[in-house]
Amino acid sequence: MQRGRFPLAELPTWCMLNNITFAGVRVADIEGRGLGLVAEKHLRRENDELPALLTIPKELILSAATLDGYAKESKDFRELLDAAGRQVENPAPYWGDILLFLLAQFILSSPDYKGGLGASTAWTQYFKLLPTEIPVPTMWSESELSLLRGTSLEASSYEPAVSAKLIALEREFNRVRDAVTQLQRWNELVGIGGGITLNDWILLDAIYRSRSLALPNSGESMVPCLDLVNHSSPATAYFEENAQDEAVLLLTKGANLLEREELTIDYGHDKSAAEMLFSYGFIDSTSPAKNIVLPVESMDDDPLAKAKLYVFGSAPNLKIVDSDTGIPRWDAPFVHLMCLNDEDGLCFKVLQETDGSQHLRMFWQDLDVTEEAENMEIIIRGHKLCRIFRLRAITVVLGMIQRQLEALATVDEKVILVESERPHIQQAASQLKTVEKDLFKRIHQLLEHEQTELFQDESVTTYLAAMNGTQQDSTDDEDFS
Ligand SMILES: C[S@@+](CC[C@H](N)C(=O)[O-])C[C@H]1O[C@@H](n2cnc3c(N)ncnc32)[C@H](O)[C@@H]1O
Repeated sequence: MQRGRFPLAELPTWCMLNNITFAGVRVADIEGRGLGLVAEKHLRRENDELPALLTIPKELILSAATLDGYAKESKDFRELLDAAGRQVENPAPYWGDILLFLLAQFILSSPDYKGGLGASTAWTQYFKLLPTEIPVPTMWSESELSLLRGTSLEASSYEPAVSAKLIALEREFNRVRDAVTQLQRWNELVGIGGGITLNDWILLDAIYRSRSLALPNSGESMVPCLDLVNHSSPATAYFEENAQDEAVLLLTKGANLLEREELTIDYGHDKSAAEMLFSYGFIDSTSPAKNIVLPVESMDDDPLAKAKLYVFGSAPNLKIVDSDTGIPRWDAPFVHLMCLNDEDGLCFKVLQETDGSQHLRMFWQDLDVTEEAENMEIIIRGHKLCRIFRLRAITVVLGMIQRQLEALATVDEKVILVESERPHIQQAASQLKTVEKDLFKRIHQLLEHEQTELFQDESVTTYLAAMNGTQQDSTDDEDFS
């Protein structure tokens, strides 16, 4: 289906009709960033008295609450929502519903649409202004995605974040398509002009992911015109909701902008490079936040793996966080649990309650630690083998980092093969690799150092000697390599 077009020159009239006010700022093309907001005159804020630069009425804010309002007003949209919506729980309960709302705007604003649905909303026109290309990885080509190999976004030996997202989007799209077949009118509409495709659905997801922001009262929302403000950290402006529940853009205290200078907000200075790339399609090279999150896989040969995962309760991961001192730290609660076995004193029992219900409980040295699965690192500290446990955990993490570094090195050699790809995508992927490789290398060095020290520890050498003694004829030695 063809996208409708909304020339930028018509935006001021649309804003006037919808009570959106601009004060001292205007929308402009910004080199390399699409549209953005610039100062129309010298703007400076030294005290609290500057009026809002941009004010958007609350009824235009696309949030969970206003979505319900649209569903009440429009019988057609309610029908679509009842059949295909309100089922997606991740990452927000109404994420899928918002995509359905955007899908309805896509259809209503398309030149292929010849009427038949009720009145359009203010969003129908605004939707046509939204970009058709968003540089987030879910919209990259296969060969562009290969540039991410070895990074936390496309970790080769684990479930890759981008592929997992694409699989979820395809599943969701198929579910929506099936649900819509029951609705004669919508079914016809999603089929007009070549129909709505999976790529359209991926675009709608990218639009919302890259343009939604967290408002203090309305929560995760998309706000017309406020979603035109680009990012920098530190930023020159910030947003909030005023006493009338309008969304407003305000100049940051101390900000001093010359005419035509761009206004920016901070999309989240604590977001990692991978998160920025995943959500917005670029990496802020000045951002101080440097951290990496990798999924942790249990050991294939661990008979207790399932029970450990069940009691742990959430998806296990390894988080590496940089610090101002340049010495990164790591945190992987599940790794400490996965390195304990029954011969160390870990066991699982199914307890039956008086009402007949059964619960899996985890015991460490006969103590019920089911609720402490996240804190095993602390719980095992006093144990006489705690250094052995630490050595096992470090060896697991070192192995993970080693694999990432190897994958990153292979990718480096392959980069030449995809020179034909879009330069800004290549640059973003290369930025991610540089940030992550540097952090991986530094944490690897620290862990190797700690591993060497542990190997020299008396309790460790005694333990290993005893192990080797008892298992001399076995090939089953504890492997710390
Ligand atoms: C909320 S929108 C901002 C408006 C957008 N530029 C437009 O044309 O509609 C977020 C998108 O703007 C772009 N963007 C924002 N800040 C940027 C920056 N500092 N560097 C590069 N691109 C940026 C990215 O494409 C991002 O996905």
